Amino acid sequence: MPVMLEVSNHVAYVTLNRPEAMNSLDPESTADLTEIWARVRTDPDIRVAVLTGAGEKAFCTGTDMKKAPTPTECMAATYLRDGQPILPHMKMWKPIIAAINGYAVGGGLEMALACDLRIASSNAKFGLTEVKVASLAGLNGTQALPRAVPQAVAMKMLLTGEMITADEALRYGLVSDVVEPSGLADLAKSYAEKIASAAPLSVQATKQAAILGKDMPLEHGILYSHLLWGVLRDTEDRKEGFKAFGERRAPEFRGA
Ligand SMILES: CC(C)(COP(=O)(O)OP(=O)(O)OC[C@H]1O[C@@H](n2cnc3c(N)ncnc32)[C@H](O)[C@@H]1OP(=O)(O)O)[C@@H](O)C(=O)NCCC(=O)NCCSC(=O)/C(=C/c1ccccc1)CC(=O)O
Repeated sequence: MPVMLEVSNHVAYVTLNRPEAMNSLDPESTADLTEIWARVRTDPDIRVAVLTGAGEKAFCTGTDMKKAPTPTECMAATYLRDGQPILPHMKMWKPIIAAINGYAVGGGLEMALACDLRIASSNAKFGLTEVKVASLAGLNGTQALPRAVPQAVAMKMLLTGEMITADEALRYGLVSDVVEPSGLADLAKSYAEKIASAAPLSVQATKQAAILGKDMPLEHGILYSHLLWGVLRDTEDRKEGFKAFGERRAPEFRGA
């Protein structure tokens, strides 16, 4: 399978599985990912996802340039039907954690930028190198990178195609944690399990408030987040959370 999915304890583990090609995205991988993200978004048993790459060298190096299919229709038809090929499928209120285990290049870094948490192994490298292959970081890279790291760093990366190291990524805030390669999967699992043990509607509302609020004037963001708080106030899970606290036991959340 070009992409593997395992679901355990409310966590979907999504692994790009073409290590021989640096987990680059061939048409089969893209089709698998489309199905997998649809499942993650709609399966009530899944509360959070972890995206990583198989092997120790690469998270994902973007489009498989050796297998990129020849277009069969004009760009207008594709664009107006699908928009971006992968990232819309990652748009959901359930959190996605990128566990970046090596090169995150081109579309690979762009997928990581679409995730909510980014953690990396110490051997990871990050780049939007599309200018070197006569393309453009068209999966949001030109928009997301300058919003994720300082403008001067983003422009250097975008215009020169130069990569940065895991330590630099940590310094610029592109990732939250850098660990030895052997510790990455465990760290991803521990963050995912913490998120999965929290109230699912609360987690999703919090992501929505943070993501949508970022592009609102502060006053609007505050009002919007208060409305979301009100939406959660009447949930069964909130009653259960408060009750369990009083009874000194772990809450049992149902997403209701
Ligand atoms: C990452 C590297 C610097 C690693 O170099 P290294 O020397 O360590 O390893 P290699 O020998 O180069 O790689 C091993 C093996 O993997 C194959 N490989 C690696 N990456 C790719 C790839 N992207 N496509 C196909 N094959 C790949 C490599 O050929 C080797 O195979 P072998 O010869 O052994 O059979 C280095 O690998 C590197 O620079 N890779 C390319 C990174 C890159 O340029 N990525 C950008 C691709 S373009 C893109 O992602 C786009 C996304 C997009 C935008 C908009 C809409 C949709 C998609 C743009 C686009 O598609 O136009």
